[in-house]
Amino acid sequence: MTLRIALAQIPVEHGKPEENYKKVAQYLSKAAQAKADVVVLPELWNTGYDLARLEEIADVEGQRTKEFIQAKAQEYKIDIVGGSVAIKENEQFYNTTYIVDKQGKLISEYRKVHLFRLMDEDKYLAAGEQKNVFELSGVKSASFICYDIRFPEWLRTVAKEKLSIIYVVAQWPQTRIEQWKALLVARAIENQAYVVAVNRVGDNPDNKFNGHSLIINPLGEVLSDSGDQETLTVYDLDTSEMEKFTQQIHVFEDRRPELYD
Ligand SMILES: O=C(O)CCC(=O)C(=O)O
Repeated sequence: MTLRIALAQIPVEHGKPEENYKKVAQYLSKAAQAKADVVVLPELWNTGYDLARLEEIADVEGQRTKEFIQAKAQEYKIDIVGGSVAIKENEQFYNTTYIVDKQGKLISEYRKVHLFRLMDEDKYLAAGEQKNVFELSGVKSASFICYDIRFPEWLRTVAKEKLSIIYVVAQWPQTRIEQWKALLVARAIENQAYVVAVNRVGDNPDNKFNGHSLIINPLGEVLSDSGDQETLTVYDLDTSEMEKFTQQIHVFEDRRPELYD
């Protein structure tokens, strides 16, 4: 089947949720005009990395974000992989993804499992402990957040459920963009799944971000690279070829878990 995927490669205004909700609303509307089945947003798009002000600007229990994307999904009949937002829950802050289907139903959520010390996430955020496997437009998928992709063991743990698409949402700095590409290509090949990865553009007080949102097939071929500017990329992904990729090399069957830690 063919899935029309829209990748919202947008800038995020540091510590300014109002502006960011407006920007995301514009891009959801653009994705709907392009008749996308699914739209993917970047990481921490409500607050950016203004983590020291989370008490003031985090979304309490994700209420605002959930209501906002559920209403848009229903209005536009579009699935939303909601990037991630900073939320406050039980006196803690989390970097959280919400997945909403075309009926506006919240079908799953995910809290970033690996906190990134270089950006002080360990000081301000609590880590998640659950995987996020879901079906969108009939395609079995999972999602991860940014630094998570440096942990192949985590993606493998989830990918053992035989995924077709691995979604990744990120704020990955320009200085390490080659690592972003290499890690995503490797995760696609080793897990025999498509990777759909959205990174932001623009800058914040500490980093520059140059996008390069990617769609990669299970052979590790880059099908789409969004370049380094703000853009909505729309790509028709034909997932019917999955079996062609998985029938030759049986990595899941050939694992020797008894030898691994
Ligand atoms: O691992 C990296 O180099 C970047 C990770 C990152 O920026 C994040 O997790 O927010």
